[in-house]
Amino acid sequence: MKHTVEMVVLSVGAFLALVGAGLAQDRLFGAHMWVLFFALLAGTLVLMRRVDFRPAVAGHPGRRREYFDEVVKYGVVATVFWGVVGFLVGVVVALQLAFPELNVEPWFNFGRVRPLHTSAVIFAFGGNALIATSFYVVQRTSRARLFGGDLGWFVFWGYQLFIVLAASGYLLGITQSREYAEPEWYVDLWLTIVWVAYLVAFLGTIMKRKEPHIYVANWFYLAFIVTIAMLHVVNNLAVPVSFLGSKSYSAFSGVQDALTQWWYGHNAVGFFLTAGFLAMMYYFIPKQVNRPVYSYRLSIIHFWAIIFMYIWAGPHHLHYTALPDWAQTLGMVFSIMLWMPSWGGMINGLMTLSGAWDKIRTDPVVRMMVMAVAFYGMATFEGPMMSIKTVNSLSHYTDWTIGHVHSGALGWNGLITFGAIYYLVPKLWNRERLYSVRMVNWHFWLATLGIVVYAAVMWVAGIQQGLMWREYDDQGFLVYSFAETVAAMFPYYVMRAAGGALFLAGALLMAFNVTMTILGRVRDEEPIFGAAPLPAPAE
Ligand code: HEM
Ligand code: HEM
Ligand SMILES: [Cu+2]
Repeated sequence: MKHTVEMVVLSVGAFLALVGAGLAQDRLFGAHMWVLFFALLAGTLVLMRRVDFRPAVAGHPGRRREYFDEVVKYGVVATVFWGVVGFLVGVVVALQLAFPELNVEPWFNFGRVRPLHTSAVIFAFGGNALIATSFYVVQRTSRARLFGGDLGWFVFWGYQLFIVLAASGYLLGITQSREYAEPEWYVDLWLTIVWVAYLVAFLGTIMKRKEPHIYVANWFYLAFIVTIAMLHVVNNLAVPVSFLGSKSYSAFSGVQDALTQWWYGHNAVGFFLTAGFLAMMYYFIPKQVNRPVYSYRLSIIHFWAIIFMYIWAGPHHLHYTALPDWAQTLGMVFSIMLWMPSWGGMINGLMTLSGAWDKIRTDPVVRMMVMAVAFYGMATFEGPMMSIKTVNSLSHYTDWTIGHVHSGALGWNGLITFGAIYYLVPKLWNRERLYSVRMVNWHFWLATLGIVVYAAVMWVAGIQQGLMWREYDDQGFLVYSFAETVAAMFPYYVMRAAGGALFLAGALLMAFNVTMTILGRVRDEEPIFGAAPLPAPAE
């Protein structure tokens, strides 16, 4: 049998999960072990029936087989799938804030669904996009097959299992209450194993490269993988109450705990949502516009500057807290300095279009990528501004922060990923072109409009909120009760949900377009405006 070892490992795992469920020290751990048991059982059954999910290699056999692309295909499909799920849950939490009746107790209350949203979009959508594109890019730019053979499959499936355990845990009510690191100790341990395998596969490929040079995209991917490993391990240092229970206690306490959390949280932005996605920018923009990177020197300089500065900026999340004042100021100073290397990246991305600016008009995929870089520039201008203590005293705790998050997340991470997906799908499945280019154009406008609505509404909401909280009357009393400031947000929350729905609609269109392309269909359509061939001259 083909998958004997895998089957044995999975079924032993399923058995252990069952034992865990039986001996569980608390109800939640028991429930979670049942989830794990059924997930592993399903995996075993699939293998037993020997349904080979790996699609046959199509096209030019000799050349294509050099690279391990099946796992990249799975990653692309997973990215689209989790993207739609994560955006949908985003719209749900947005509606829950506007209409509290939508909080379905206990499993679907806001407190549980919100981390479901943040993990689904960052780790499931973003993480799958990063793993898939890094596997694709490192093989091409190293001219070597992915290191470790089936290790790539372990990374992919192991990561999906992490996502399922994290998501089901939140809904059950298991959390260690660290933002963006909510899963409990045993899920963290599992992710550590998967992440080390990821590092080995990636680094191994670089080591056996046939290309002497290490392309800059790989620098960014490697910084992302290594730094996330470090952040994840330190931030999650904890002592479990029982090895058969879900609860653990953090190794840190008090303000140290807060600082560790925001050292992690901020650098998750810096290395997951920034470095990793810059790697995507550095490969896919030059590819899509067919131009070399604008300045290789700039890419190296801003790489080291970003790496060095991001790691110190975490305290800007803890302004006016018990954190020592000097540490807050340090965080602020490094944040302001970060503006420059961030814009270095933006300039490098945009200027790669030199000599090909017309492609913004004629190629909606390029337009998407350029808009992504523009939003990156916007979010990395807004961030340093918000890190200034006087600005933060107004913006902190308000929806302004949420607007900042989503102009980065939707605008930068979302659009650059969509661009990479539109580039990859025809290549991976050997199709001449996408099913529909006009739908990409629609996706672009729906997504852009959605982001603009989301961000603009949150600016107005956030500033109003901040101003209402600090409004005193001439007697020195607060003018508004907190409940009044909550009620004032209602129209904004409805509009934000509408913006999110537009963004989601665009993603659904992408899912359809990608599916049809994979199925080998080509839509009979007029070229998009501007790309139309010039009328033939009269003879
Ligand atoms: C349809 C699109 C989306 C909608 C409607 C949406 C909606 C929301 C809502 C309502 C919240 C909670 C805000 C609050 O607690 O006041 C939130 C939080 C968050 N979302 Fe989204 N979201 C969307 C897409 C995304 C994407 C694509 C990402 C990342 C790649 C993302 C990352 C986050 C993060 C990091 C937070 C937590 C922010 C914080 O704690 O400051 N979201 N989102
Ligand atoms: C130079 C770059 C950046 C700087 C200096 C920066 C700075 C900041 C500051 C000052 C806050 C508000 C902290 C608070 O008041 O609580 C913040 C929040 C946040 N930013 Fe940025 N930002 C930058 C870029 C980005 C980008 C590109 C993204 C997304 C892709 C992003 C995602 C976030 C998230 C998720 C939060 C909310 C964290 C939370 O409270 O849960 N940032 N950032
Ligand atoms: Cu930060």
